[in-house]
Amino acid sequence: MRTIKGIGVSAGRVLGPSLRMPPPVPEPEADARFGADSTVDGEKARLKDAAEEVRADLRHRAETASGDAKAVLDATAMMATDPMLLKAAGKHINAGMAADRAIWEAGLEVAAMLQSLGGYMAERTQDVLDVRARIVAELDGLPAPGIPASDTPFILVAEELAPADTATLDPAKVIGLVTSGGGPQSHTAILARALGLPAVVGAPDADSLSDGTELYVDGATGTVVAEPGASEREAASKYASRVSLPPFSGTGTTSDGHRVPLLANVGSGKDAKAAAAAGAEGIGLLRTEFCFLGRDSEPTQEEQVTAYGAVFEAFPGRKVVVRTLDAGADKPLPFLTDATEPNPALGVRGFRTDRSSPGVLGRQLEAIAIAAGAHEADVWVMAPMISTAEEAADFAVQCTGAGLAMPGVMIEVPAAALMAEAVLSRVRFASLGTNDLTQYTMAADRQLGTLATLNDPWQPAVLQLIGRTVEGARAAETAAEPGQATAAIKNVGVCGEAAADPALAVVLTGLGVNTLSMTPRALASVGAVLATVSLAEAQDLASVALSAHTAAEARSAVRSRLPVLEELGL
Ligand SMILES: C=C(OP(=O)(O)O)C(=O)O
Ligand SMILES: [Mg+2]
Repeated sequence: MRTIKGIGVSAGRVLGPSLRMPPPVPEPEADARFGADSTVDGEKARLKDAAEEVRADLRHRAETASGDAKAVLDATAMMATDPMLLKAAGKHINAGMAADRAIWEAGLEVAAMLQSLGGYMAERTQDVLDVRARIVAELDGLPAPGIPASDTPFILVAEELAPADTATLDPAKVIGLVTSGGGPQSHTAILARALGLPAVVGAPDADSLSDGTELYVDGATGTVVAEPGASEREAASKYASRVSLPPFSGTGTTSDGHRVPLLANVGSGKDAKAAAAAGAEGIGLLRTEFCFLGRDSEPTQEEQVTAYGAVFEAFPGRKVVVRTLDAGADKPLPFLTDATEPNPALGVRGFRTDRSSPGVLGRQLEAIAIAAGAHEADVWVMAPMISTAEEAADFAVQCTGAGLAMPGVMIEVPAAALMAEAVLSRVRFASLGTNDLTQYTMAADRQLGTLATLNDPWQPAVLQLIGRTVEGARAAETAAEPGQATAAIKNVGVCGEAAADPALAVVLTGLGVNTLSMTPRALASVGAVLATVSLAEAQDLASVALSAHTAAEARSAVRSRLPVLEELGL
């Protein structure tokens, strides 16, 4: 028995054999030529065989997969023997290039061509690059890249998952995740929460785990045990037979009726439909850059109107908060951001790109207004990475110019939290982006697994800034319209990953946050836990968390006062 510690990012306790994610396939030598022992025809035959092998393997995996993973595997299988791809590689082989390098070059050419066609074709770019890596692996006798294939369920062990791995992760096969890298805001963590998979990230010792080792994963405490004993087995079986959570009722409230609307974070119309089906009361964060990731040119007005309209359509009469393009750092958009910046997280990102690329924001606001006009949703608009009251005012003016009546800002820079009263006096609402607020408060890159313990929204410094933002908003309410009988409420929401942690959601409610927005998967657990505490109890728990000296103390002090978490296996 060996215990490995990491950071629990998605609750649940499971047992299963480990299977490692293979390393990325290395690029074949640039000048690789086939030797005297091969011929043009021989090399082409080798390539054809490898491509057919890859196709058969993907087909087999598609047969046993489900949902999105199945569709992606089917599409990729077809791409493996695509005549255009093999023909392009054949041309390089005619010139003496070795098969592995030839398919590498051909994949790049076909991907660039698809990209230039835009639309559906451009979306296939990733499939071509994936298939190219698989064929190279087959030719060079390397393990196939991506999520490993297995006929039986396993716990996936990796350094970190990339967004592209999401598509082929089949939750019927992968029952838990352990990564040596990544933090609470990493792609692995976000994916695990979206799929409801127990997950531990930032566990450096996981790199030493070999395939087939039996593992116990506790995604709430961040514990991984290799060759577990009786107590772990009992904990896992207790978890497996836990009371299952009822679906979210569609109304977020404390036990004494204090309303906290529970909203969803989405990146597309498809996500929005799923969020509506999960009972979300609206959308608290539409990450518009997710509609256009990988694009190297600005989307047209028509493309934007269609993308946003698809989200509005899912929530007639409900609130939908659209965030304007948040390009930069972890979400590069080649048409807006400068890839050569030495320190992109502190660079020209989010609202700041309005200075470097004027016009893009204005055109986006116009597209949002047109889409809003065509649907019934109650559309609010917010800008990311606002640091000052001037920036907030500038954004509000641009929104008004576009006919958008509800301008707001994301509070994710400590300066904006500290100056919340001034910032909120310029706009109608704020949404706390706790992922970035934590990274900037703790000066810890959210993408670095080695800094994961700093990058924790339970850090009391982050909680203090959240409290300060709420106070600033309340002060801005009374300052804004002194002559009015009732001040216009300045809604303060949270749309970072913190809102998806049921214990932290209670603390945020106690701190005075008005709405919580999260991955739809978390609605049921957050809704269930919130419904067991009164507002006064939530306020008490908020003071417990605020007075802790460390993140670990804050988390465990609050968790120990919420026994419902244990009962629900959270
Ligand atoms: C919600 C947030 O935005 P993103 O994760 O897209 O940066 C955040 O920073 O908390
Ligand atoms: Mg952010």
